[in-house]
Amino acid sequence: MIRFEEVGKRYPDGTVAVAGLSFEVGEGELVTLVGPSGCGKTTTMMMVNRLIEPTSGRILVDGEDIASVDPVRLRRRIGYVIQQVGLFPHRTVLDNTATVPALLGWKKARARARARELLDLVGLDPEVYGPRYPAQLSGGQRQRVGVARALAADPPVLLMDEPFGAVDPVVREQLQEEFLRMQSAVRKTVLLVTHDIEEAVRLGDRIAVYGEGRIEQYDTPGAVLGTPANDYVASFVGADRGLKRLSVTAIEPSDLEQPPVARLDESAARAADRLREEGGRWAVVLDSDGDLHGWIGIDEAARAGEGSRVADLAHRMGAWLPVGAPLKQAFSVMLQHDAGWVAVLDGARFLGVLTPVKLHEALRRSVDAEARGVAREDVRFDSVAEA
Ligand SMILES: Nc1ncnc2c1ncn2[C@@H]1O[C@H](COP(=O)(O)OP(=O)(O)OP(=O)(O)O)[C@@H](O)[C@H]1O
Repeated sequence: MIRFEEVGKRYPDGTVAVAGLSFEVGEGELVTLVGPSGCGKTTTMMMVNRLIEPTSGRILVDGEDIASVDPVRLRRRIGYVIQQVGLFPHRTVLDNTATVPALLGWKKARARARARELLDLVGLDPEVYGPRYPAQLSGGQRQRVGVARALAADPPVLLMDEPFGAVDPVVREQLQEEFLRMQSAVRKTVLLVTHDIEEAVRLGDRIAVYGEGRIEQYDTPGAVLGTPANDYVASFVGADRGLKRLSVTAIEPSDLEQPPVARLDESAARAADRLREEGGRWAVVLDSDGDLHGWIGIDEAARAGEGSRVADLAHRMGAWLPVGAPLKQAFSVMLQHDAGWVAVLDGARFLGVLTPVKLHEALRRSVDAEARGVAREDVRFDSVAEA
């Protein structure tokens, strides 16, 4: 969708902001550009909507060399969100949001209806916030309006320059979450600039890690954290990259162990005999549909009278996770409940349990080492001694 071919930018004073950039952003993909101040991220992004012209190479959007596209026409296809949101102070939030459709000549009623829809999408009630002026909003709300305005004309491409930079960390996290939810619905092709590695790995399908004026690594968050391409990337992503990787690695069914299982309608004593033979001390209790009900201790089941059923003794499960949840959440649940395992469900259906050993294996899987031709034993993990 967006393709950089050997793109370079030298400013008139001789500063080389970027050189030899070649990478591609797929349709519907969210790519974060991350790196220290002055490394060329903003220059890269502003070349896409031709606010800055490259001095070498070319950029294609949807297969078309943008050098030959009228900049105004190009920008209609590209939403742009910046940190200093740049809302018009004397216009209402609704009119600010409707700016681009109005410029495109939409009828007023249609533009406003669209603006209302977009405000709703970014979590602002249009009845409440639409009539307000930008000064009557919090920083986080202004950022949301900035995103709504950029999306109003439904452009396939979105450029975002530190869009959540001007708000405090709590609001920032909230905006990131909302944005991810929205992106999973609208699936824009997004280039997002940030200097914050946490934000980059949290939001990006892929990350471009910038050194000075060039990309040092372009890969998925898991791969950048798991197999940094060089020492520069390793130090940029930080010594705690192992921990960060917990946040970007999802639980997969193949990560799970199958524990002993008891059925709700079984006799407790009979279940205890069977489970003892399997060598367990506890079992997961499922109903007849295979849905999770809870758990049962085997000694407790053995002590129960003849007439007792598993259903009479089963404990409710304190916590479980949906498959696809990040490993970090699993780890957090294990710590919080002082548990050696956590149940994983697909909807209500029980899939298995994640244990610390399996969690560790899943982290190794996440670096996808074999696919990259890296021997598993060569994947560097941050050890306690290194940290
Ligand atoms: N108009 C200009 N003339 C000369 N040099 C410029 C100009 N604009 C940017 N630069 C230089 O180009 C380099 C890249 O700047 P750019 O704004 O792309 O970096 P960045 O990674 O976005 O930085 P930041 O995170 O601080 O915004 C910097 O050294 C900057 O000083």
